[in-house]
Amino acid sequence: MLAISHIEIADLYKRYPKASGDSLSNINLRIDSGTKYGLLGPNGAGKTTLISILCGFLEASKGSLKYYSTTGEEIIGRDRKSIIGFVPQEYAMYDEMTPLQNLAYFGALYNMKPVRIKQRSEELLAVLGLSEVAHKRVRDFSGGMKRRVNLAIGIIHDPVILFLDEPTVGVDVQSKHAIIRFLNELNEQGTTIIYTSHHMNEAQEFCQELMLIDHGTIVAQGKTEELMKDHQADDLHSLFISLTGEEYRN
Ligand SMILES: Nc1ncnc2c1ncn2[C@@H]1O[C@H](COP(=O)(O)OP(=O)(O)OP(=O)(O)O)[C@@H](O)[C@H]1O
Repeated sequence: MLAISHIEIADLYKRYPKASGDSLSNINLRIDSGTKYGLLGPNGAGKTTLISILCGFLEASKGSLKYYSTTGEEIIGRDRKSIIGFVPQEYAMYDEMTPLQNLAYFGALYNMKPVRIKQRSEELLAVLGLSEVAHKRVRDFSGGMKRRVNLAIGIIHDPVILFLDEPTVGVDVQSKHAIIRFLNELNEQGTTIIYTSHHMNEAQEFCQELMLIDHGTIVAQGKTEELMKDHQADDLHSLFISLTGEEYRN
């Protein structure tokens, strides 16, 4: 398995086809391996766009994205793909299949051996509290259960870097707690975690570092504690409001 040192974005811009303006502009960012990193901002700020570029699902219009190994080489192509896991905001699973069948399907897409898929699926379903429903159709699951299946699918191949777009949206306190605890455990085992969230309490507790974006540009970035101190904010919620304002975003 490749050991990564950091991810670097330089002078990055994104304009969607036919759009009149940039959805991201002048983004510079470095994320060191092992970090729990938050991409935060109001609706429409550009979080999903940025996370999609970081994962390689979306091309930037300008600028660079580079992954570096601990030996200083750039990680590209298939090597890069194999170390990345992505948990999207939408449920990315087959409703008519069970969690085990979904995991078998997505594991096969990563060329995992069936024996390994089975072992890993059982481990993940157990730790995410889904063993009892492993053979039930996902269609009938609650939002919290679907979120946990979504998470298991995103990490079936044991990625070194995990991207999550709002992993705790629309779930109850128990599922939220289980997801965050699990992400913390993954991070303690060495996984770099990059996530977006609208939950400021959760992000304050979870993220060691963060970037706050608004209207596609960086408003603040750095270590969570230091940012709050520098801006004399009691918590992340106050920092967020003081830097992004109170007006509604559509
Ligand atoms: N496929 C697309 N085509 C054109 N414009 C897009 C597309 N996807 C996003 N945008 C625009 O880019 C900007 C950033 O959107 P993005 O979804 O990245 O924001 P976000 O911070 O993830 O928002 P939210 O918190 O609501 O999920 C918005 O103005 C949005 O309308």
